[in-house]
Order: sequence, then C-alpha cells, then structure tokens
Amino acid sequence: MEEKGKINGVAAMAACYQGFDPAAYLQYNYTPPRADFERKDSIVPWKLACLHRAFTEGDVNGELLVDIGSGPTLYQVLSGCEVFNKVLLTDFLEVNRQELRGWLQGEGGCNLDWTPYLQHVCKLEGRRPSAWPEKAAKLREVITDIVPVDVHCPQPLALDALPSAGADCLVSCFCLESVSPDLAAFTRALGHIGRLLRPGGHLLLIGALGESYYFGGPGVKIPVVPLNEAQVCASLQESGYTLIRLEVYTLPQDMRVGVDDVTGVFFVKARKE
Ligand SMILES: C[S@@+](CC[C@H](N)C(=O)[O-])C[C@H]1O[C@@H](n2cnc3c(N)ncnc32)[C@H](O)[C@@H]1O
Ligand SMILES: O=S(=O)(c1ccc2c(c1)CN[C@@H](CF)C2)N1CCSCC1
Repeated sequence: MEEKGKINGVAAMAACYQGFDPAAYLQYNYTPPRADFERKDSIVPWKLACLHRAFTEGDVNGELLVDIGSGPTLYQVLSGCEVFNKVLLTDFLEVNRQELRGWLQGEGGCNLDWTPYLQHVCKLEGRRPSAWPEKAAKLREVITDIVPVDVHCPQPLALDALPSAGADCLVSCFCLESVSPDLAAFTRALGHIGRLLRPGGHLLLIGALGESYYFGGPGVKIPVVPLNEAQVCASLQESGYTLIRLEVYTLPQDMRVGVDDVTGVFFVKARKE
C-alpha cells in the first residue's frame, strides 16, 4: 500500500505540471515587485548575493555544475558559470527546456530579459554592469546541455548525462518542495539528487518556507510541501549531507502577491559526506 501511495502522489504531482506556463511563471516571480533591484529589501539581491558568496568563497571547485529543476530561469547559475567550465541545466518539462534553449540561442526566443540579473551579478563580481554581454557569452559557452530530470527517480538523470565521477556541485532552486507530495518524498528526492554528486561535492539549495501552493500559470495551482528550517536541516542530515550554512529571508508583506503563499526563502550550502 505504501509503495502504491508513493507512486500515486508522484503521478499526481506530474499531472499538476502539465499546465505549467513558463512565461506566466517568469512574470509572477521574476519581474517587480519580487524582482526589484532598486529595493534594498528585495529578495533578488539577497538570493544572488547568497549564490555569489557560496560559489566564490574558495571551497567550491571542480569541472561540472548541475542545476536540478532549472525551470525557465538562469539566475541560479550566473555566479557558478565563472567557477565551472561545464554547466548542465535540467528540467522535467520540455516547455522549460525549450525556454532555456531559446535564451541559449540568443535570438530573443525567451520570455524574460535576464540583463538586470546579469548586470547585478557583474557588480557582485566587482565588474562594471556594462560587462553583462561578456557574462552572457561566458554562460552560453559553459552550458553543455539542457536535459530531462525526475528527482523522484533513484537515478534522476539519464545514465550518460554525467561522467562516472559525478557532478562536482549541484544547485537547485524551488524545485524539491514544489514537486514532492509530502515531506518523505522531499527527503527521498534529496537523496536521489545526492547520488549525482561526488563525495565532498557541494549542494546549494534554495527553497520556499511555509509555502503550501503556488500558481505555475493562470489557474494552474500546484501544491507545495510546507517546510520549516528544522525540517530542511533534518532532511539534509537524513540524506547524507553536512550542513555548512543556512540563511533565511522573510518576504516583506508587499512581495506576497497572491501567486503563492510563501512566507520565507531558505538558502542552504551543504557538502555530501
Ligand atoms: C517552482 S519551479 C522552479 C524553477 C526554477 N528552478 C526557479 O528557481 O524558479 C519547479 C520546477 O520543477 C520542475 N519539476 C516538476 N516535476 C519535477 C520532477 N519530478 N523532477 C524534477 N523537476 C521537476 C518543473 O518543471 C519546474 O520547472
Ligand atoms: O524568492 S522569490 O520571490 C521566488 C521565486 C520563485 C518561487 C517563489 C519565490 C515561491 N514560490 C515558488 C514555487 F515553487 C517559486 N524570487 C523572485 C524574484 S528573483 C529571486 C527569487
């Protein structure tokens, strides 16, 4: 019965994602007021700073960075692309993989202008914001592929997607809690993606706290596992990670814009034992 319950829960989540709309999702979450670079208390500078520090403080290194559940977004690898010479983007849906390919091909075939994000990360790196075209070119140079992923599979990627040694670093943002029917599935998914990582490799995990749903498009309400910090820490430990740092951002009231019921965002840096 328990095995059947697992399968039904995961299948139901997959069905919820059939209506996911990349353009709407980008508009809901990656344009003002949530993505407002002028605001000191905006979540964008906070998240980009967490990622920049995590990638550049000296302990993260290697060849291959894998982003799990990329969706239609690129902000999560803007700092990592300067540290790794191979970046693999992944998502469950072809519509999201297509959105990312549209940006990669650079013919305006994508639904969000990532320039403000590129400019902000250039500033974090001590470069002029006008260096953003060079950063965009660097990112296009290091992205090796955009492939399917399913974190509920013990082997989330195709066997030939990674070298035998595994990835040196994983990044995953707002994915695991948004695709898991319950906390046990969230923890199992953490373990599954951990198998893609070499021992001693790092996991950079960003996710929602206290969120029970979000809209992945007009009328596309997707259930989310509501997490608190203690549950995130316990799941990491149970899945074979050593926590290095946990940071939390509490969303200001005016950023609660009705597209979800998220109350906060966590940033985790961890290492696979
Ligand atoms: C909330 S979005 C996060 C997108 C992006 N990482 C971000 O930071 O905004 C969740 C993503 O998980 C993907 N997804 C859905 N089911 C999945 C599964 N079983 N395994 C991996 N990813 C899945 C969706 O296609 C979607 O792109
Ligand atoms: O933290 S966000 O406000 C954000 C970004 C994405 C999401 C949420 C929140 C909450 N719901 C998630 C559903 F999975 C998706 N943010 C949006 C602006 S850029 C940095 C990330």
